[in-house]
Amino acid sequence: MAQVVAANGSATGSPFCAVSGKKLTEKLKQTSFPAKVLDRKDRKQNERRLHSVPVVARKSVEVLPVTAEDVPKTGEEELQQLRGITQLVDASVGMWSKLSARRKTKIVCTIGPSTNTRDMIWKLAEAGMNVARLNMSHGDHTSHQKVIDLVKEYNAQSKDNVIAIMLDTKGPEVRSGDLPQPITLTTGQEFTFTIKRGVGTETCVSVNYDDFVNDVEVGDMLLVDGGMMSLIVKSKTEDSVKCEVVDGGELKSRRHLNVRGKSATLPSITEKDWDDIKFGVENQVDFYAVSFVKDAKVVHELKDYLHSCNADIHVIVKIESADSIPNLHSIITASDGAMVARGDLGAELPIEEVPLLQEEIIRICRSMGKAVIVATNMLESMIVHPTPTRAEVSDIAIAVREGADAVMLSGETAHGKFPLKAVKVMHTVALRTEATMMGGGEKPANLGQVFKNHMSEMFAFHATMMSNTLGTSIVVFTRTGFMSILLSHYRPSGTIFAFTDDERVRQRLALYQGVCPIYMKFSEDAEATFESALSYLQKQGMVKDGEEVALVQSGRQPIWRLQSTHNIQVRKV
Ligand SMILES: Nc1ncnc2c1ncn2[C@@H]1O[C@H](COP(=O)(O)OP(=O)(O)O)[C@@H](O)[C@H]1O
Ligand SMILES: C=C(OP(=O)(O)O)C(=O)O
Repeated sequence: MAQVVAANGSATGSPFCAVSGKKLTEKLKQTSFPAKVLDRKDRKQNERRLHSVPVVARKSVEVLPVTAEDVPKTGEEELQQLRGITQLVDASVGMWSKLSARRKTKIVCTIGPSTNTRDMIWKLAEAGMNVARLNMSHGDHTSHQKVIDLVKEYNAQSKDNVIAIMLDTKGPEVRSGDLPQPITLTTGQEFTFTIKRGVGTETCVSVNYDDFVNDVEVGDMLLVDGGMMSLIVKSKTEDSVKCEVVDGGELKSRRHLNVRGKSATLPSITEKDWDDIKFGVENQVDFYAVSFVKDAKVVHELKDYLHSCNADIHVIVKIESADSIPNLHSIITASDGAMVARGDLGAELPIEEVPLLQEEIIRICRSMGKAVIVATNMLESMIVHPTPTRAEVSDIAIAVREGADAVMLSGETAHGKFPLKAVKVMHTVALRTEATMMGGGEKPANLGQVFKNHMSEMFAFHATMMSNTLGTSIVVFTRTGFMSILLSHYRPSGTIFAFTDDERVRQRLALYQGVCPIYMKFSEDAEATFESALSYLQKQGMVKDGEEVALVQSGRQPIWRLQSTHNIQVRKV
């Protein structure tokens, strides 16, 4: 039987619909999370401003592309500004005292030479990294193992913060070979790509893919490094492709090669990928990001493999290949989420298609209740500069507004000069943007419709409506993560405090928009479990004395198995 119960202090209080009149008005005025960020004077005034001029800059939260860590000699004034932001937070303790914990949109950081030390992993985590990404196109198992161990060490010692691990497969990508030093390609010059190994001269370089010569045709446009350079194919031999440089530039080692409008005729999961996937299983990573997925078949193949080795790892498909576009629906249906991999996507397809596809992929994922990540070039200029371009700031804001679960940093954190600053900028821009998205932003038109025949989905939908109306956060108990992921997709305004008794579920939930995962042992007794959850939230300053929370007891695997009831309660702490 399903029921909606409201409790005031105890489980038997007045029904939530009784909250009306003056009390309801007060509740609606209460500061929900976005208002906490904005609230300096009168919340109502702020709200009015939000409706009339949504993009007015406010003093209370500023974009502060500054961290003391990236530049040791950061001026005292800048540090004061940073402290100012922290002071906006009330009496919370631990990670919750940091605004980074309250941001809803999550941040994925690619770990590389700039960040693969203990010190930097800790600093990234404290600055706001939610997911550590290992790109298997670079490094080896020894170097990736070291990073995995460090992230796990951080998770084990951090009681109130958790970082998920994402292993990104190399896939059938085509790259130029190693060069002793970068070479300059000049517009109009002749340049050759060869399938012979180990060539790296001023006029010819190896390609890592034997069928390259068969896949390209005279007249094809080759894009190097995501389009930084381009060359037109003039002629072919058995082992070489002769080109003329159209747009020149500096060619470094192991750069991406794409043929405009074409995907390589290679399987999406190569032998190397299978080897890396096994490495991921052994290390119990949380997510695979699978490169160059072209159809759903490969996702099923990977899922079957994971099932056969009893590995609970979620599969994020990278949408980056021209061939994937006609199959978007079936690919995303088969997966646990998608990444808009704009680098290769913008090389295989005309670049002007990228923002449209980004919007479409986010829309599809959100309507299906799947996670979605926007990736590549988000703060590209910060690889070498300490501040972002205004266009980059807008790009982050757009991804947040479109409803992405996460935004991703690649070279910025892997080999950039200012990895911590990049995370801070991403965090601040996301947080600032979220503050203007009252009610969690735009909802996909069919949300709440697709799932309406399922009890859990119904509860997620109504718990969201209820918590939005009352201005409360949501507390959910989950063994598999299912119910909190479901709630996340309804994008409630308040934080989703997801209590789980499984460390791996806690780690995985770090990717999902608005979810704050918390580990807790469950008691056999529902009431005792509720009490200890609320007491934890209170101790951490996550909820205040007298504040109300919406408490959800539902899901495919209810934690109190003897009870078949589903509950939404409103409780006063
Ligand atoms: N594990 C690693 N080891 C060495 N360098 C790395 C590593 N991960 C990333 N990088 C560097 O950071 C750059 C940007 O990362 P990313 O966007 O993930 O790679 P790419 O676009 O080359 O697939 C890479 O081109 C590479 O130079
Ligand atoms: C994320 C991407 O993939 P990778 O960094 O592995 O090339 C991309 O192409 O945008």
